[in-house]
Order: sequence, then C-alpha cells, then structure tokens
Amino acid sequence: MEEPEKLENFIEWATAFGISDSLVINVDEDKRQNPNNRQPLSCLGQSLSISYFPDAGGRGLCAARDLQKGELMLKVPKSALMTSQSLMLNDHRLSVSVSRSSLSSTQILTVALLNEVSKGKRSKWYPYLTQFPSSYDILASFDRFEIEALQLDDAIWAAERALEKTKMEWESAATIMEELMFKPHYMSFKAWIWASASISSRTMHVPWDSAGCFCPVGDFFNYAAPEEEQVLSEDLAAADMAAKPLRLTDGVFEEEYAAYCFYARRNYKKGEQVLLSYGTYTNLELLEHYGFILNENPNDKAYVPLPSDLYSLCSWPLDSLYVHQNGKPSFALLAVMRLWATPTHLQKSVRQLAYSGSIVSNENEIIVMEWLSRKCSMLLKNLSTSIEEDKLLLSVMDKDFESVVEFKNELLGLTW
Ligand SMILES: C[S@@+](CC[C@H](N)C(=O)[O-])C[C@H]1O[C@@H](n2cnc3c(N)ncnc32)[C@H](O)[C@@H]1O
Repeated sequence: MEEPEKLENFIEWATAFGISDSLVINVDEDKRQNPNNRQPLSCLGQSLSISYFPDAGGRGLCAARDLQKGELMLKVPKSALMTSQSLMLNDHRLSVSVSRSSLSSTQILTVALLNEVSKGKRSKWYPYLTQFPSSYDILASFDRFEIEALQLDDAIWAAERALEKTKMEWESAATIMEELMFKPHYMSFKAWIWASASISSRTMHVPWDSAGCFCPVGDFFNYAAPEEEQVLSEDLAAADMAAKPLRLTDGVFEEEYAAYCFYARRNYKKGEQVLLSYGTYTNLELLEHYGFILNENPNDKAYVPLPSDLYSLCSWPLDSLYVHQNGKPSFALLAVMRLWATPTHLQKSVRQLAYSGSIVSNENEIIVMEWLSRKCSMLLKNLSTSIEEDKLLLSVMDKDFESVVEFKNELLGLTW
C-alpha cells in the first residue's frame, strides 16, 4: 500500500474511533442531543489538517482556520488511546505473561507494542501503526561513530548511558519475548530500539500508567519549546475567554470527558503549523528522547569546566551552572563566578550582593567575563570540527546524489 493510501485509511480509522477536531467536547452528550447527526466524514478539517513542514518536524498539523489561544483543537477519546492496558485487554496471552513478569511499565509497553506490530494486518491498531516512522534518531540508536561525532564529553556520556540502559531493558525482557514466541525479527535489539524510541518520542502522559499512552492524531503535533507564560488577563478579557480558563498545558487527558484534549497554546492563523510543547528540554535531551534538536532553543544549556575552588562557594545545584544558547551565563553561574573572582578576604562581605544577582564591581565583572569567554573559546577550539564545518557537511548530506562516488567526491571537495 502506498503512503497516501495508508494515511487515508488511518484517518478513516481515527474518525470511526471518535477522534475529532470539531468543537464538540462531549461526543456522547452530542449524540444524545442530536441523534440524527451522522458521523463526520473526517476527524480532521474543522480545526486542523495534516501538512508537511520540512524545516520543523516534517509531517505535522496545521491550523485549518484561525485558532484562538486556549481553544480546544482536538480530542481523542480514551478508547482510541493505545496503552499497555488496552493492548492487553485484547490479548489474553500477553496479559498473562506480563502479570507473571517483573518488568517496568515502559518495558511492558515496549513488549506490548512489538507484540501488536507482529500481528500485522490482524491488529486492530494496524492503520495507526502504519503511521509510525520506520526508524528513529534518538541517542540510543546512535552507533559508535555517531556517538564519537557528538564530540562533547557530556553528550557522549549521555549517548553511552542511553544505549546501555536500552540494552539492559531489552536483555531483561528476553524471557517474556521468548514466552510470547516472538519471531527473531521482533526479538532483536534493533526492534527493541524502534519500539522504545516510539514510546520515548510519541507517547503522552496519562495518570494511570507511567509509560504513557500512544495518542493517534495527537502524536502528529510537532514540538515548540515552551516560553514563559505571558500575563494574559487583558488579552483574555478582550477575546471573551472568561468562560474558558487558560490552561498551562496544551495537551492533557481530561477525566471529565474521558478524552485526551489539545488546546491551542497561542493564536494561530489559518495555514500555520500548530505546535505542542512536550516539555522543557535542552538540545541534548531533545536528541536523547525525540531524536532532533532545535537551532534556536531558549532552554538549551552548555556546561563548561569550572575552577575547582568555585564549588565550595556555590549553594545552587551544580546543574544550574551553565551558559545559555545566546552565550549569557546562567544566573547561578554568574553569581558564583562573581564571588569566586573576589579576593578571599572580601568574599563574605560581597556574598549577599553577588547572590542577589548584582554586579560586584567593574573589575570583578571583567575578570568573570574574560575567564568565561576564554574557557568557552578553548573548549570550542579543542573540538575536532567547527559549527561552520558541521553545517557544510550537513548541507552536502542533504543533497541528492546519483551515485556513492559522486557523494564521496563532493565530500572530498569540502575544504576546511
Ligand atoms: C510526536 S512526533 C510528531 C509528529 C511527527 N513529525 C510524525 O510525522 O509523526 C515527534 C517527532 O517529530 C519530530 N519533531 C517534532 N518536532 C520537531 C521539530 N520542531 N523539529 C524537528 N523534528 C521535530 C521528531 O522526529 C520527533 O521525534
């Protein structure tokens, strides 16, 4: 089956499940009040439609009309959520094996997902499963060469740790997969990585299972980093939103409606991509859990090695000592560096000033900024490639080539 046909089947399937982007929040209540209402032809088209955004996540959802901040855009009934619970409900053998095991909730969902995929077209979730990517770029899927290419120690360590953790989880699930008589293909580490990457990058939080749920259509939203909530009282009054209180989260399971509900996080014009905040992540964390990075990420952090005698002066957690993506030191880093750059016998008297975020003196500020800037330059110089070289390499990899030889020649032609 071709991709457009698979997508069409999926939309039909999702519509039959009661997934809807129309503004009716309670499907059952609506049916009671309008018994002659036919099922809509498509679950999308009223508020959202599927579109392709090459520079912002690929396939995603765009506004099918102007959307107001806080407005309901999509609801996915509980019966359409694919969870360990719903997968076991239809599979007695799986549920018996799981009940005898001591697997974590994420391992259970991984096994349940692989078990379901192995059923192929016999699975009731088949139209939805055809919409999952065939491979992922999360850290745990990186090979040795790709891990080395990360260059920075903390990134390499995060990738090694992610790979190790995934391997351990796979090994300890071997018995249950044998018991369920998985074919070798579904037992493989490659299949396990695929399933755990699906869970890591596509599930949403539900209160009853820490592994989360797969939310058909809801998982088509691409990511935008959360920004500080604006003070909206005036905006809200103007938009007559008094009856619709502002939600801090844009996707949430609502017990009251027994559905996953998605609300617009800001106003959108028709045709704009509608984005969801999956949480606050640095680029390394985005790569670890979702397999992508943002060129501009307000939550990104870079850590530089600090003087060893600085730590005894610091009462903040060590992970708060970082440099923002725009080059500014974090509040805690700046404060503790100012104290560290003060002669020891004066530290006590300026401690409060430094900890409140104030400049200690012009000389002190120059010492701090020069030290940090030297450290950052040194760190960047010691990496085997510069950002410009990486960008050049990526631009070559994005091109289409007729042959491997042509690709190789283009790579050899790069000069730096
Ligand atoms: C929940 S899915 C979103 C829908 C996905 N594009 C699809 O076609 O199924 C999350 C994945 O989408 C991609 N993604 C989401 N937001 C992105 C962004 N801002 N930039 C690049 N990739 C993004 C990443 O591959 C991520 O793992």
